[in-house]
Amino acid sequence: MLTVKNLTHWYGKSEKPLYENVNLSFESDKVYTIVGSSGSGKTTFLSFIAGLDKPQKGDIFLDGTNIKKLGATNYRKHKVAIVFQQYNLLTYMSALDNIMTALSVTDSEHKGEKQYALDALKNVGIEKSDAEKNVQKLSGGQQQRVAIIRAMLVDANIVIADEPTGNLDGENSKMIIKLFQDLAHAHHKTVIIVTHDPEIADHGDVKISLENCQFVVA
Ligand SMILES: Nc1ncnc2c1ncn2[C@@H]1O[C@H](COP(=O)(O)OP(=O)(O)OP(=O)(O)O)[C@@H](O)[C@H]1O
Repeated sequence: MLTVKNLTHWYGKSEKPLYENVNLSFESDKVYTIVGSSGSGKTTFLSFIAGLDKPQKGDIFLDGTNIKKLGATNYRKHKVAIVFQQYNLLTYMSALDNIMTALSVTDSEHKGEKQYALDALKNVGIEKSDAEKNVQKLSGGQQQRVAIIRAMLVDANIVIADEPTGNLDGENSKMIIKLFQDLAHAHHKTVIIVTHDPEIADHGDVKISLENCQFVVA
């Protein structure tokens, strides 16, 4: 379980904090969607729970341990996987190698990695011939599926996504949300998605709105 305690943040000299005294918990096996107007601080919040940045005040705990104690690098490498709108794949590699690279960083003992990755890609409609092509030759929807499969296969229990369907059409978006649901419900991960897309937001198990500097759980 990921727990946010008394989180308060403001940027620079701004008088009004983005949010004040936020307390929230995120459990495994659930998809959380976070919505809120532009500039309300959604991406900033993700950067805190991803260990990419630190709030002015407050703490984040993973299964009871403050992430400060886990160490930022360890936390980012082993505990969280991040899926961005821009896919964030290594563009000079194939889809398969993007996944293999991530696996060997996080799980060097994994056996039969290549077949495992190929099977996972095939399950989301990416055949071996496409998996072995340079990833830039794949469509946007395919690249996002590769990014999600990568998040699925690394051993991180928390999956964080910032506008993961922002560049995709309706059909691809539906496939992506199914994959996130699968990550939570079949792979027992905690999935936290920031989205502007109301359809994606409604497919979460828990919907959270960031309004007037407060996170409101629907
Ligand atoms: N590094 C920074 N320094 C100063 N202000 C920042 C910084 N990063 C973000 N901000 C400001 O903080 C506010 C929240 O930004 P953030 O990107 O978290 O919002 P958001 O809800 O994700 O917005 P959007 O939906 O448009 O992506 C914005 O007003 C933004 O300009």
